[in-house]
Amino acid sequence: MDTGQGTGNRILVVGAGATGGFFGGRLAAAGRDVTFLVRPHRAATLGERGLRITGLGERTLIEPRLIGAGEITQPYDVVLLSVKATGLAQAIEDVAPAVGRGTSIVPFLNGMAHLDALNARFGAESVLGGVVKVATTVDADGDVVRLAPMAELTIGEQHGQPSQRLREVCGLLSAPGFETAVTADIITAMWHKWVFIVTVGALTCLARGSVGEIVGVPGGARLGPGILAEAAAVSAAAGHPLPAGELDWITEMVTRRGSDFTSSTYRDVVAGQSTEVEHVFGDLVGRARALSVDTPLLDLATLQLRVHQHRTATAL
Ligand SMILES: NC(=O)C1=CN([C@@H]2O[C@H](COP(=O)(O)OP(=O)(O)OC[C@H]3O[C@@H](n4cnc5c(N)ncnc54)[C@H](OP(=O)(O)O)[C@@H]3O)[C@@H](O)[C@H]2O)C=CC1
Ligand SMILES: CC(C)(CO)C(=O)C(=O)O
Repeated sequence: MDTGQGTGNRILVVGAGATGGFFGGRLAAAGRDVTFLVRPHRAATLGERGLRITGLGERTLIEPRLIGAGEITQPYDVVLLSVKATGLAQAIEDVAPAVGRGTSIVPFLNGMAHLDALNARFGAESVLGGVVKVATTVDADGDVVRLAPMAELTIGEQHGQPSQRLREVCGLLSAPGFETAVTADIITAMWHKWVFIVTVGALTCLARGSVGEIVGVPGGARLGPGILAEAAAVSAAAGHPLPAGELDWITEMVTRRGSDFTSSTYRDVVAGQSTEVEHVFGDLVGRARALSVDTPLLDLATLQLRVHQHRTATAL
């Protein structure tokens, strides 16, 4: 595998939504051999409008190469798995024909449990760990919209050892418009991203507002650090303590006065959409129980999101 285009460099992006559309679009724009595995209604939108990345002054248009489940005839070299946790089981079945002996799967999902599902289905040697730091969404027209400038992809071997294929995958996944990095401890990186996501998700969902709205009322500034302490305690008990600098950074994010920062979970709740409650919140509080860590605030947030999930499911 080298980093040019052609045989040995075929990338399949599963899902062309907020993250897959962004990173896959960037890679396609850089001339990489990118195909998007999409379902019929997304294929129709992309076929009509193309893949557009907007926001922060950007107007990128790509003519994406699309494929449907059932049309995959040979393995790809790298599979970027960018579905939400609620679509994971189906996506695993749909993408299976694309996974051969030399395929590396890079999951974009928040949380941890997807690694177990992917390892069980494809073997741990096929699955890299992945952390994406980006803030993107899909608007009513189907365009990928950037909400904040950060754009980073970090990958690593689950076993933590350096490898030639990790370097090659990193090269293949490097393109202008985002940073790509490798780490020797992707499991810890995934845990720490998880702590951040549940903290901002629980804060904004429990208090129903942006960070600035929450810290602007009496008592509001204590909630974020309280939630962070619980999530960080679970991560530490699982063997992944957060360094002081990372705790300080998250604390600053959840206590910044005037901040309009929210979370994708809160935006989904407000829009009446389903969330990744079990994968992102339920799994963490389940692990907290198993590790004998008390998480009353996270339990409450999880309960609230479960009620929302039940309501959206029964409203269908
Ligand atoms: N958005 C963000 O800023 C960030 C998201 N993440 C995480 O990344 C993961 C993906 O999130 P995000 O990209 O936002 O989600 P989106 O819902 O925007 O995109 C997921 C896409 O996957 C598609 N999909 C689902 N199942 C299949 C399937 N079987 N075959 C083909 N396509 C499928 C969906 O298509 P369809 O339209 O057909 O349903 C949808 O377009 C989540 O775990 C999220 O938590 C992490 C960091 C930042
Ligand atoms: C906070 C953010 C935008 C960062 O990745 C995110 O992924 C989320 O809110 O779920």
